[in-house]
Amino acid sequence: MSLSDDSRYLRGGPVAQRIIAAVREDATIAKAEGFPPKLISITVGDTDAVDVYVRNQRAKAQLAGIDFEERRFPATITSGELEAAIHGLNADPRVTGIIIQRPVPAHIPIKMLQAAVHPLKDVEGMHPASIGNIVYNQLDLAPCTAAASVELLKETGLDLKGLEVVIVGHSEIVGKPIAFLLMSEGATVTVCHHMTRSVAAHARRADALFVAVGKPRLIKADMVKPGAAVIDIGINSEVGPDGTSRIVGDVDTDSVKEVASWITPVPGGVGPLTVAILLRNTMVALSRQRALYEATYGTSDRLAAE
Ligand SMILES: Nc1nc2c(c(=O)[nH]1)N[C@@H](CN(C=O)c1ccc(C(=O)N[C@@H](CCC(=O)O)C(=O)O)cc1)CN2
Repeated sequence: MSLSDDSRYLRGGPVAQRIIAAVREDATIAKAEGFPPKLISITVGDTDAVDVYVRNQRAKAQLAGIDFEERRFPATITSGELEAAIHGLNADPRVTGIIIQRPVPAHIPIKMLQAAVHPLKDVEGMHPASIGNIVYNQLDLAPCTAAASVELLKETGLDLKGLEVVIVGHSEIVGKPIAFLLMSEGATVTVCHHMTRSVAAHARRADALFVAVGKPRLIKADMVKPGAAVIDIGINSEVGPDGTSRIVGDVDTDSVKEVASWITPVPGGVGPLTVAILLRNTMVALSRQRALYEATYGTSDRLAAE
């Protein structure tokens, strides 16, 4: 059976297409009113998975009518130089949003970089003040990968209230925000990490299992409850026996799909939706900036004002 025929597969593409179409409509109106959306990507050093992510961001931004610009910095850059570059982008009225691609080199404190992005341009919701909003159930601008993962779970139609959810991986950009997003929906959430005694014992209890640890095929069929929804957030580059490289997730999809009722493929699952949500977040950031403009100048139509 092909991937598109098998209803067990939760594919991100169709949901992403719907979001991108809506973003395109908003972007067209915003441009006509003098507020063309523009997203800046900051990459530090070289990472293959980040290159894939940025390539898709550029392609989908173009489809959505959002101007996209990549700023690449060498791995040897200092955190002070990066902070200065971010402050320059904060001050540029043509820039709507800034995304800092992860990972960054070990000598750069990522929290300091995220804090340098002005909260109004923080399209990932990763400024310490923005991420705090999730705790208060303000969810309109959540970290993209986390929001994409939760949206795919919602595609199953499962009632999230009281659902037993297990998240394997507690990163600040994926695992932790997923936990808060799902708690706000009424799910019962367990988060496993590198000190968890038996990940398998927790995973086997889950109605919905999220995995984001960066370990190819970590989750096998015997770690999954029959009928569960499995959301695979891993993006791992693997070289096959024929020498070509391909992307695989953190879940052993071939075996797990025989047990689970739903599973996200990799590629084609969370990834495409992550990109679409980044573009949607860019429009959320733009509308907040326009609200400030309106409060200051008495109109939200910049072209009419000039
Ligand atoms: N600032 C951030 N950095 C990173 C995030 C994030 O949410 N914010 N998450 C990951 C991103 N990532 C892996 O490194 C990643 C995300 C999405 C995709 C993607 O578009 N995948 C598609 C297409 C695959 C392909 O073209 O072959 C898919 O899965 O179908 C790739 C990578 C880490 N960094």
